[in-house]
Amino acid sequence: MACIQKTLRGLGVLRQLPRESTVNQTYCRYASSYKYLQVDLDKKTKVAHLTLARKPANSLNCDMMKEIAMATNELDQDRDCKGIIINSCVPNIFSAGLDLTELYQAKELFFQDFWRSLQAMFSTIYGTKVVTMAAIEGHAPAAGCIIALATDYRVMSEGKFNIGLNESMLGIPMNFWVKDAFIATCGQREGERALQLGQMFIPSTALQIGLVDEVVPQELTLPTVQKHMKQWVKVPGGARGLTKSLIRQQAMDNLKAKADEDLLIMTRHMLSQPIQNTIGAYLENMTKKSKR
Ligand SMILES: CC/C=C\C/C=C\C/C=C\C/C=C/C(=O)SCCNC(=O)CCNC(=O)[C@H](O)C(C)(C)COP(=O)(O)OP(=O)(O)OC[C@H]1O[C@@H](n2cnc3c(N)ncnc32)[C@H](O)[C@@H]1OP(=O)(O)O
Repeated sequence: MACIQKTLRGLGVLRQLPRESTVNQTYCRYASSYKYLQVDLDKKTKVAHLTLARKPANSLNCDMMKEIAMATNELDQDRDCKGIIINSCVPNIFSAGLDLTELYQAKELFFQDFWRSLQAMFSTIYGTKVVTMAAIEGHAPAAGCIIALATDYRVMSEGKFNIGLNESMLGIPMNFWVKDAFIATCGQREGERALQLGQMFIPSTALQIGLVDEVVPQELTLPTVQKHMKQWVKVPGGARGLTKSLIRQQAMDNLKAKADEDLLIMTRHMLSQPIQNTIGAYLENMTKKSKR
């Protein structure tokens, strides 16, 4: 939609996006366009599957976030698309969040591109008028949770999985638009508690606090999302889309207006030595853990 493109351009990202909408795209075009995603649009049901496909953990590097924003934007403009289901092809992991290897010892210019790509990924999913749903078949920490929060409906698998925003446990303060999205979904009280504590939730607790809408056995996760999607796309798109915009526009406007400020603050925090040390130690632990 023009509104998303305006916001993205305002954010100074996705300059490579075409200005004009590209209609009549085919299955093939989507399927072959991306390195870290599989995108399949079923023109009959008008539902697309955007599958995160960056093994081993779908950690979000800068290019992958750009791809997610681009694919969502393309689908948003495609008259044959009414709904997008985001899922993962990595067993038991929806997304491990931001790629910490790219954040560690990042140069300032690179970090700026990285952060703008995160802002763009979020605002493109959050701002699309198309119905969006997440099939969370495994862990969804931090930015993995942020992707899910940007959608309209979330179904998570039962199991020993975690979802939540653990940033404060990493020694990093929350930023405003992630906080706003969490509070819009779970409410002020849960936000105050969960975000200060950097809490991660098992699926049943995530359901209790409203972070996800449904918890089902893993093999039923995608079919359940597909069932809901079928219902949602039956609602007249114009009215539903405008209603969604009405609800989300304020948050979109805030992000657009304060994107540069967010970038400045996050650059200062993230590239500071204490936070770099924390990320370094965290990475070392992960490497040790996976060698065990
Ligand atoms: C940094 C915070 C920034 C800002 C905060 C401010 C504002 C908020 C805005 C954005 C916030 C977003 C922040 C983030 O997303 S930070 C990343 C947070 N992610 C995590 O803490 C999760 C880390 N990973 C895990 O806990 C586990 O990997 C997981 C539970 C997902 C899966 O466990 P499993 O045992 O199945 O696999 P592993 O052996 O642990 O991992 C496989 C493989 O993948 C590598 N890996 C995992 N996560 C990451 C990652 N986030 N970045 C890079 N690489 C990752 C892991 O090292 C293994 O690699 P290998 O040894 O090569 O097999």
